[in-house]
Amino acid sequence: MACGDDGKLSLDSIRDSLIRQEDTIIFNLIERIKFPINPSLYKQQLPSSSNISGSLFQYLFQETESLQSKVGRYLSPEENPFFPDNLSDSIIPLTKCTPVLHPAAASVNVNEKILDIYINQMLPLFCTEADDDANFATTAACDIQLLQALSRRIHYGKFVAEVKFRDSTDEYKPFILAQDKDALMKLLTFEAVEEMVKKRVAKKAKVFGQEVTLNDSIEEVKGKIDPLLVSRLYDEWVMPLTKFVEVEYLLRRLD
Ligand SMILES: O=C(O)C(=O)C[C@]1(C(=O)O)C=C[C@@H](O)C=C1
Repeated sequence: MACGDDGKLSLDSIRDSLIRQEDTIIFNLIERIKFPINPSLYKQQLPSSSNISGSLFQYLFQETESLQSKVGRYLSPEENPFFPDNLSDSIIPLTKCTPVLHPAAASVNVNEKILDIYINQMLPLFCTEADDDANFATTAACDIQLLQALSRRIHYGKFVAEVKFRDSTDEYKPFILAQDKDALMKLLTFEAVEEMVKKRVAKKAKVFGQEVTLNDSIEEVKGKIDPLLVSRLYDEWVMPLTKFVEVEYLLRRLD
C-alpha cells in the first residue's frame, strides 16, 4: 500500500497483495531451511570485549534495522521494526501524502510475539537439528529476510481492518465502542477465505520447492519444503496473528 494509494483501497487489492506476499515468504523459507537450526546463533553471548550484549542474531538484526531505518524503511506504514528503541533517524525526507491508516496504527506491533514463535516453534519445525554449521552470518541474513516478510504480512492486517471498517462502518462501530474483541474477531473472519489460503500456500510450496531438471523421465522427487508444514504455518500462526492485528487496530480505530 504505497503512498497515495488511498483511492485504490479495496478488499480485493489488499488480498492480492497478501497473495503476492505468500511467494516472498515461501521463497525465503526455502532459503532458510538450507541451513540447520544453528542454535548458537540465538544463544551465543559475544565476548565482553565486544561491548555488545545479547546474541549474535540480535546484534545482526538490530544493526540491520538501524541501517535500514536511516534510508527510510520505517517511514512506510507497511514496515514495523523488531527493535523500535534502536532505530536511527532517516536521512530520506518524509513524503507528504494522506495516510491510509488511522494514526493509532503505529501503536500496534506484534513483532515480539513473531520473533518468539519464529525461534522457539517455527525453526524447530522447519529446520534440521544437525550440528551448527557455523554459517551464522548467512543464516541470520535469511532469518532477517523471512522475519521481515512475515512481519509485513501479519501487520498488513491493519490495512485489511481499515478497508473492512470503511466498507461496513455501521457494523463495526458498536463493537468498537463496546471494545468487544470477540465480536470484532467474528465479524472480520472469513473461514472460506482461510481455507483457500491454506490450500494455495501448500500448492505454492509444492511448485516452488520442486527440483527442476532437463530430464523429463525422472520420477517426481521429494520437494525442498513440506507443503503441509507451510499450510500449518499459515493456519497456526500467520492468519491468527493477522487477525489479532486486525482486532487490535479496530479497537483503536475511533480514538
Ligand atoms: O482476507 C481477509 O478478509 C483477511 O482478513 C485476511 C485473512 C488472512 O490472514 O489471510 C484473515 C482473516 C480472514 O478470516 C481471512 C483471511
